[in-house]
Amino acid sequence: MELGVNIDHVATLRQARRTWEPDPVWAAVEAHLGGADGITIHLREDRRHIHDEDVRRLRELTQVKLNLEMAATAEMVDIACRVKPEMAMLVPEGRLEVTTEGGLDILANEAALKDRVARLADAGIVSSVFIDAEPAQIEAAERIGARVCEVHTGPYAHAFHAAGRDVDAPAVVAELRRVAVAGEAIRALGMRFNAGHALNYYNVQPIARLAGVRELHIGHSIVSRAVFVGLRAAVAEMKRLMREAAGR
Ligand SMILES: CC(=O)[C@@H](O)[C@H](O)COP(=O)(O)O
Ligand SMILES: NCC(=O)COP(=O)(O)O
Repeated sequence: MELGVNIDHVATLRQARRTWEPDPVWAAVEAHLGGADGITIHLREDRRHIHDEDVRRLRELTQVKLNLEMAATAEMVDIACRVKPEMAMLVPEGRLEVTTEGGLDILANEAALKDRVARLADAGIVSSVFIDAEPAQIEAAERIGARVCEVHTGPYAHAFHAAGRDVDAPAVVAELRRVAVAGEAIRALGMRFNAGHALNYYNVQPIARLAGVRELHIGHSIVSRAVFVGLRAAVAEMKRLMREAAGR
């Protein structure tokens, strides 16, 4: 199981002063040295953290896989086709949201999304979609040609912390089961099962134990811990927890 480290919030800190530090490229290198298998960045339409120049420099200077999260717009697909990340993940975006609030509604926009995925595939980019753990969205993901589904783990994470980190609480068991069932459906349709959003050092292991999960994308929690222990150590600790959960 791989870890994609989302470094958006290194850029958030830089943008707090609109300066040049901390540099997301340095963060990507530190994450790589800590054991990250990939780097994830979300180029938001409002450019609130990661900027176009970061994407270009990360593509040029880092040696691990790049996963570019982006709104499913023609403009963003153009950027992805120029930069050529290994993977592009289509996410819903709201200007007023603090972070991504839910999965992509593929059913509501199937024809346009199919076209975006086809353009990415023509450029040699694997398409991923960020979706809620809902069977109809998974089936729609397969129809539009997505090769990967990242299941939104926010509801599970919220339930986990609302229950005082009690993994046996009924709401937690139910949310975890929804992610597991979604993972089975994704795999049954021949797609790659990834998961992410609001995962942290306390809630990651039940997700990392799910059958067939291939990548976890984790950002805010790792960058938060890095403030105190350094990014290399923060990434290494997350990898250790994931390996322990997977029994390796
Ligand atoms: C799609 C997802 O769950 C997160 O990667 C999120 O989109 C990151 O964006 P922010 O860093 O702006 O919250
Ligand atoms: N796609 C999820 C991601 O990249 C990281 O989300 P978060 O850990 O910052 O909530």
